[in-house]
Amino acid sequence: MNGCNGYYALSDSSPPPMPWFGMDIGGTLTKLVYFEPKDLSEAEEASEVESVKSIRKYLKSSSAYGETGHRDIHLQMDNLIIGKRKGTLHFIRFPTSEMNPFLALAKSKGLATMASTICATGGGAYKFEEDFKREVNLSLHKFDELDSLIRGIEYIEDNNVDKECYYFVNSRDQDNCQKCTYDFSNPYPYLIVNIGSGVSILSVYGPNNYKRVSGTSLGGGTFLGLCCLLTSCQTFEEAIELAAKGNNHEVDKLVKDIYGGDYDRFGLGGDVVASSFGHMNSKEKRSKVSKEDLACATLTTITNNIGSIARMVAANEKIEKVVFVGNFLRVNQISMRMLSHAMDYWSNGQLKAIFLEHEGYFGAVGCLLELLKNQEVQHKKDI
Ligand SMILES: Nc1ncnc2c1ncn2[C@@H]1O[C@H](COP(=O)(O)OP(=O)(O)O)[C@@H](O)[C@H]1O
Ligand SMILES: CC(C)(COP(=O)(O)O)[C@@H](O)C(=O)NCCC(=O)O
Repeated sequence: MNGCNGYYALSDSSPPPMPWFGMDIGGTLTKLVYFEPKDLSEAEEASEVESVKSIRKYLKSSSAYGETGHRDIHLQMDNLIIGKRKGTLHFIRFPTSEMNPFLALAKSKGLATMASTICATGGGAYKFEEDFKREVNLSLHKFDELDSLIRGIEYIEDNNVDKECYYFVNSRDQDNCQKCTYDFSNPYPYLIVNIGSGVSILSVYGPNNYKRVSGTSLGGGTFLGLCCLLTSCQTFEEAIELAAKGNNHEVDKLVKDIYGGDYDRFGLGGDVVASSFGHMNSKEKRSKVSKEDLACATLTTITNNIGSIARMVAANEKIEKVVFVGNFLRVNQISMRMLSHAMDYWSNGQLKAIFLEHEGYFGAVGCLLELLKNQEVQHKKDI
């Protein structure tokens, strides 16, 4: 039942009013998933309020919203059943720093007048709670970001079988590197390495059975922040493009720069980075490096550090499957391939690096599922 102010109690077993959203308000990006029903009956369409129609139309009208909002059309999932309804799941993102303009836009589209319920996760669900109430009269249903992340991963994997999970073979070989489908039908136990602004590492042993084992503040936010400082680049995409053209060997000190070759006794090949940014104490070397080299070294430093922590955690936890997610991996095959190589090389082939197509959206999806949890339960009872 919808209570006063159109507030929907999650304990209700009737479906929540449309539109259905899940939102993950992260340290850098806000991820919004929107479920568009495709099975509306004529009666439902006729009774739909104008503001709901207007929001649907607006969201579908374009793949860019204002200067900074984007819909990732390539990730869209059609013919999905959620909460007993059939429809399309849309994936939208914008910088969290643009939350105020987003709320103003939502208000202009009539969100404040709707009997809508928004489930939200991520730190911003707490930080912006008051703003949502004040600007669009919405009370957020808040969910834990790591619970939502796992719920989202498992739901998307189940509903995008043979398309969601992949790994790389010949990850170091530019010409022969291949992306291959990974069969994740028997997942447990696995490690999740969520590379967002910072990094959280979770061991997952079964449905509803996980623990956060580690984390590091040196994450995607660090890469972007340092890259902006060192190269004056303006965007993540630009930082990745620069890195793709650079060479970290001009910046990092390698084992062969110290040993003249391999350090055989402990299996350290000459090309292994011995000291990240280790050449940059030399004035002469500093004068020769390019923006591209600095971006490449920054990406290599952050990626290898995350890989190294993930490997140690996996060994401690005795887990072999390491699933890397988070928007740091967006348009960033360089890091995915580095992580693949690092997992394989440093574990003598024991560890497998796995990646997921919907890389940064799982928290938002998990959150949307929470909104419809009672429907799912009800649905199962009905069957
Ligand atoms: N368009 C983008 N703008 C800013 N950062 C981006 C973008 N695309 C990818 N990233 C990377 O993704 C990271 C954020 O990842 P995400 O999983 O969304 O984390 P969070 O929940 O902390 O916002 C950024 O720190 C950056 O490294
Ligand atoms: C605090 C966070 C969970 C927030 O998540 P994020 O917005 O970065 O995705 C994450 O940044 C994190 O785990 N940081 C690392 C903290 C640490 O273990 O050192």
